[in-house]
Amino acid sequence: MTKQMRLSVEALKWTGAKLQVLDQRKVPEQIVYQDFDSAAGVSEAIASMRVRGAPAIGIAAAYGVVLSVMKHTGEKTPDWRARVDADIDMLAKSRPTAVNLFWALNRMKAVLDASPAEPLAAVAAEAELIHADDIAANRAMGERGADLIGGVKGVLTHCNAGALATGGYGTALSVIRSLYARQPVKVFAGETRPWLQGARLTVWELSQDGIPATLIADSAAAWLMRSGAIDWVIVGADRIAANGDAANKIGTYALAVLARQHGVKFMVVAPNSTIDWTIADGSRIEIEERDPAELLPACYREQETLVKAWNPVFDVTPADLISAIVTESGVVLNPSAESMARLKIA
Ligand SMILES: CSC[C@H]1O[C@H](OP(=O)(O)O)[C@H](O)[C@@H]1O
Repeated sequence: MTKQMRLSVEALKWTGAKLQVLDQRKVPEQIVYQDFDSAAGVSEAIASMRVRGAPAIGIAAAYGVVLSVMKHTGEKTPDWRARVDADIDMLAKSRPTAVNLFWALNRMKAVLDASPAEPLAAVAAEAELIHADDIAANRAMGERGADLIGGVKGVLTHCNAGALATGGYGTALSVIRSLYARQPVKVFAGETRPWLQGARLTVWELSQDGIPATLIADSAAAWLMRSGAIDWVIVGADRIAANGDAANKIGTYALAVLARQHGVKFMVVAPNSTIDWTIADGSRIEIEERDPAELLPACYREQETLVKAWNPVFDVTPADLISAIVTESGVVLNPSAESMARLKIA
């Protein structure tokens, strides 16, 4: 029987009138929640990566729509729906890769299109449902993933696909939580340059649950695999195409190539809301490029220099390098368009 672990820190808290966002740019040195009471504020919180992680971005955007409806219906403007739609368009522009953002906004639009008598109550209920469903999905994925790989000796994860990237429990980290509750397992986490989600968020988040983790430099992954210390790489995803190609944090594709070379298996853990059935393969996934200043050392930022930086923050791992895709409704081994289609039916 696995014990359900409760994370002491959550990425998002909804008060009924405001969205409290843990500023993940400051974790772990500071645990600071900022209150947001407007769609514009939530959009900025997503764009600036105060809140990050595909499911968490979708949940935050859903609450951003609630704040928009609260404002515009509260002002009793006849064109409140047009103003809310403008806020939805703004939220949709906050980050391009995580499909959960668009999936959540479409669900909120569908509620409004149903012309509920009480639009604010209806969107608030939908946002809270999206949030609660995400946590339930993560718990289910954790158990499914742990069932699949029980008995492993070591795993490596990348970036942060934990409670801090979701409504709670995490995706990849939910599998690690469920696994650790059943058996000893050595957990390694890559630092994940340049934003350091692994070094700042994952190892800290796991330590809050009493789960030891060993941090490695991103460049040490191949040598770790060669040592034989790990059996699986376990990662999250931001957008999965219909054939199983998966977009995730930059560096994931390299880990998949290295894993294949070393006979290490590769697991992607993501809720159904991360699957984009409208695209046949990963070639259509927009890869966000962020400010080169996030990568460049200060000395190159503060003066004219020939030194530039290229800062794509996601890459796409082809399905044929993925051993298993774990969702709340099922596990797809050796993903392909045909095997993924079973998830659509489920
Ligand atoms: C559970 S999805 C987490 C996913 O999001 C991260 O990207 P970012 O920190 O830039 O939002 C990374 O790709 C994680 O795997």
